Amino acid sequence: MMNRVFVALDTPKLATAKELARRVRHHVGGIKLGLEFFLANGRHGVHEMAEIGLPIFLDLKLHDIPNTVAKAIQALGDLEPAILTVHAAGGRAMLEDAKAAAPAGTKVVAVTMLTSLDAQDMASIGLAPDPHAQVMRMTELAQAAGIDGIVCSGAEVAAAHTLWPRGFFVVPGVRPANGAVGDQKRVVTPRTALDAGASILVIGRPITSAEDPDMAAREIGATL
Ligand SMILES: O=c1ccn([C@@H]2O[C@H](COP(=O)(O)O)[C@@H](O)[C@H]2O)c(=O)[nH]1
Repeated sequence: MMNRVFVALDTPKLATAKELARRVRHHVGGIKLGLEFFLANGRHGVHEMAEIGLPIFLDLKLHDIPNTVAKAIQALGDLEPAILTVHAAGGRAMLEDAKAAAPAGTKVVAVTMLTSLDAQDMASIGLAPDPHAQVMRMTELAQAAGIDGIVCSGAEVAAAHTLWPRGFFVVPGVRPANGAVGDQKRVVTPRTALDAGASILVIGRPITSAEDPDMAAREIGATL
């Protein structure tokens, strides 16, 4: 079976990202590049990382009016990432236009509720303090808009999968048992997330901040 771990290379330094990717490349299934990397290295950096030969997940979490998001996706041009993120809260028209603008081979997935937020955070931004209900609402919206899937925590993925059996489910906020949680609030172990229906797992610091990233990736892989 394919390796379903995408390593999040959250660094602005191209050389560091390349070095980390080379070290873990045989123990992960893909590379996730986020805003930090993209703003520092742009399209050139993505091309350089693609040379490593693993699928690229471009986690830009686009969130704007439909026209702007569609144009931004068109501007990515030949990068053709395997996966691209937008925010579900941009609304149905934005999601539809994002999918229409994306290359045919790119999965467009919508962030439902950041894994760094809990019920209290939701209340503080004027939402009902119920992450599960909000993720279900956003899952229905994403499905109705015709995109490929969603990003949610491992705590919601089983219910989201039931709602959308053919959806593609990206799960960050994944930590090995007893791993440092950091700024993540809705966290599960890699095994739990996969058993609950995750299509891929996004794992950053548990691998990239380890003394031996290669060993950390192998140890995580051994639990799956
Ligand atoms: O809800 C979300 C959406 C995206 N992310 C991203 O995943 C990684 C997680 O990194 P860790 O170091 O394993 O915490 C990071 O790039 C986030 O931008 C997320 O965590 N939650």
